[in-house]
Amino acid sequence: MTLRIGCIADDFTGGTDVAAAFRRAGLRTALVFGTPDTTIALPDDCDAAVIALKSRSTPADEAVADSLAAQRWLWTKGAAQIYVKYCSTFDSTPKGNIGPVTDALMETAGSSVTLHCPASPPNGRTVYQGHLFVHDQLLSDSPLRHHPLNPMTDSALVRLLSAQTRHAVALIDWVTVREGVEAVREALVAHRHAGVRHVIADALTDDDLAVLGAAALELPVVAGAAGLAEGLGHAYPGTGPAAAEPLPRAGRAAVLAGSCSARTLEQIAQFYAAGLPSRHLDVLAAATGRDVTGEALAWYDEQDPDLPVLIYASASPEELAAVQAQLGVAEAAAQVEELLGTLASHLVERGVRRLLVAGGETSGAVTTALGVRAVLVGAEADPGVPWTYATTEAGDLALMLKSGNFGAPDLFTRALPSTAEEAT
Ligand SMILES: Nc1ncnc2c1ncn2[C@@H]1O[C@H](COP(=O)(O)OP(=O)(O)O)[C@@H](O)[C@H]1O
Ligand SMILES: O=C(O)[C@@H](O)C(=O)COP(=O)(O)O
Repeated sequence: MTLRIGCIADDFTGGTDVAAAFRRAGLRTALVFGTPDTTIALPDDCDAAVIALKSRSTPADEAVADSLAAQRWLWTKGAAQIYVKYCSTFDSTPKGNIGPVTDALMETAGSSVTLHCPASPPNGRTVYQGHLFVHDQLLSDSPLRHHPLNPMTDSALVRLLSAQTRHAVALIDWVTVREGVEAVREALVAHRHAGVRHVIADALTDDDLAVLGAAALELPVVAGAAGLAEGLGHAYPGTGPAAAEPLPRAGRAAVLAGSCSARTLEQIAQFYAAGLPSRHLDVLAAATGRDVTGEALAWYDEQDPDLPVLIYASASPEELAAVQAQLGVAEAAAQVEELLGTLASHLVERGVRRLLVAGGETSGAVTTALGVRAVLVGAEADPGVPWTYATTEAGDLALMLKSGNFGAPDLFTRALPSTAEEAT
C-alpha cells in the first residue's frame, strides 16, 4: 500500500475534520490518534492517512518533535506529500506552533516554499487580502479573540505567521487565485525566487481552494485547514466519490459532551428539548470524591435502550468560570476528562455502539480511554463531522468526534435517531 498523501493534524477533532475533507475528495482515508508506532497498521488500500496529534498548544519544541516523528512514519508508508492541518481560525501564538512545525517539516523534506490557506468555506472561514474572516467578522472581532489558550486579536495572516518564523512570508491575492492554476503556480515560483518560504493564499470559495490544491500538487509540504486539503484531494488524478459505509445499528447510542462552545450548548439544549434523556455531571462533586461516574451509570441503566442518551459536563460560561475558580483550570479539565473517559469505557462495555463525542480535548480523553488508535473515516453528518469506524476490545464502534463549534444545532438528534425512528 502506498499513500498518496500523509497529513499531520494538530488536534483530534481537527484530524476528523481534515480526514472528512480527503474522503469528500474521494480518497479512502485512515485516521490515527497520536504518534504512531510500529504496532499501528493502516487498513488496506488507503489513499490518505491523517495522524492527529495534540500539538496545537504544547511547547513548540514538543510540537516539532511529534510532527517530525509523524512525518517519518508517513514516509515509511510511502506518503509523497505532507499536509499540515491547523485550525481554520489559525489558533496559534507568536511562539507557534504553525511556523515552527511547518519550518521543521519543510527542512527535512528539503522544500524551499510552501502554500498556506486556512479557509474553510463550509464553516464560514474565508481569507481575503490575507485577512481571515469568521463568517462576516474579522477573526480579531470574532469570539476567537477571547480564546482561553490562544486569543486571536489580529486577523492579518502574513503578520501572524511572520511572528512565528524567521523566514519570509508573502501573499497571493484573490485576483491571482481567480486567474487560475497557472497564475498561482507562477506566483509561487516568483515568491520562491524572491526568497519567500511561506506563501499565504486568499480563498473565498471551494472553487478557489480547488485552484490552490491543483497549483500545490507538486509541493512536498502544504499547510492549512480542511478546505485546502479537499482542494488537494480533488487534484489527485483518479479520485472520485467514496462509497458510504453502513452505520452499525445493533447496540445503543450515546453522546458524551465536554465542550463548552456555544454551538455544543445549543446542541445539548436541542437534545433536551426533543424529550431525550440527558444527564449533567457535577464536576465539583466529583472533585470532592463523590462517585459521579457510578451515579451516571446507574441513571443510564434505567433509560429506554431504544433512545440515545446524553451525558455532559459542558457548562455555561458562568458555570465554567465558577468551577475553574474553585478547582483551577487544569484540575477542572482533568476532572472532566477523567469522568468522560471512564464513562466512555463503561458505556461501550454496556453495549453502546454509536458514540458521539463533543469537544477536541474531550475526544482525546475518550479515544485514549477506549484504547482507540486508528479509525476508518466514513460519511459526514455535517461539514467536518464524519462517522468513523473503530474496533475496541468490547466490539466494533461507530464514533463521531465533533469539534466544539461544529455541526448544526440538531446534530445530536439527527446523527443518533432512536431505534424506532431508524426502523421507519
Ligand atoms: N463543567 C466544567 N467545568 C470545568 N471545565 C469544564 C467543564 N466542562 C468542560 N470543561 C473543560 O472545557 C474544555 C473543553 O474543551 P474541548 O473538549 O476541547 O471542547 P472545544 O472543542 O469546544 O474546545 C475541556 O478542557 C473540559 O475539560
Ligand atoms: O479547522 C477547524 O476549524 C477545525 O478542524 C478545528 O481544528 C477546530 O478546533 P477545536 O474546536 O479545538 O477542535
